[in-house]
Amino acid sequence: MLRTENLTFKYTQQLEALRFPDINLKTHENLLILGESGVGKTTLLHLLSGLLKPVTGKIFIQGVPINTLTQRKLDAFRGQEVGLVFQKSYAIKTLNVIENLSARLFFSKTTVNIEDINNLLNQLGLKDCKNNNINELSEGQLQRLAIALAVVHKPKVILADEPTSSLDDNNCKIVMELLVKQAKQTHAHLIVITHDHRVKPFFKNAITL
Ligand SMILES: Nc1ncnc2c1ncn2[C@@H]1O[C@H](COP(=O)(O)OP(=O)(O)OP(=O)(O)O)[C@@H](O)[C@H]1O
Repeated sequence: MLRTENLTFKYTQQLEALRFPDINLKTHENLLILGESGVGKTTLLHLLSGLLKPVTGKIFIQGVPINTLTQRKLDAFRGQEVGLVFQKSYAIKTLNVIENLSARLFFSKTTVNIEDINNLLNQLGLKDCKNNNINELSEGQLQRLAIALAVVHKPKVILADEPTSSLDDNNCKIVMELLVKQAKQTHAHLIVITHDHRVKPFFKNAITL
């Protein structure tokens, strides 16, 4: 369950606050958030992940009101329950693929058995490069590693910011199918924020900011 109420946010320099429509996702529901450049998509994603605090309003994830948590509890909650996918992979360059996944688990204080990790690498087509350094990966492999890093700790929410905008049609389809599949397998909500209308067919629920 993921729910927001009356969310607003204002950057210091802004005259008017950004206002966001309420979100109400039941178990297993995903959401597509569309909108033109500058309407506040990334800001909303940062609010949902707890990286920003709203000026007004509430965010509940699995019943937890995340904007009332102390910074320490929020950091722990985000580490364990949120998976973030950005356009570019945020893998640690000095570690190889499997070490990056281990580091992700370490920081989220989560234990996952090695079979699950191997299955994930298999599904994302990364099995053969699990010992490769990050600079040895192709763009497609980096994109899939970004997904692996976002889901390896089995978060309750997967938040993806423009995951397909730099991809051709075929890779857009591959990445979206992988995200939907991973969310389903881990019973997580998938929320994708984008201006890329090609991803619409992958969602039943969509809102436009
Ligand atoms: N750190 C910041 N300080 C001040 N204003 C900001 C900051 N970040 C974003 N903004 C402003 O807030 C508004 C929303 O920005 P945001 O990045 O959330 O939009 P977006 O819909 O994700 O845009 P894009 O699709 O171009 O990434 C914009 O007007 C932007 O200029």
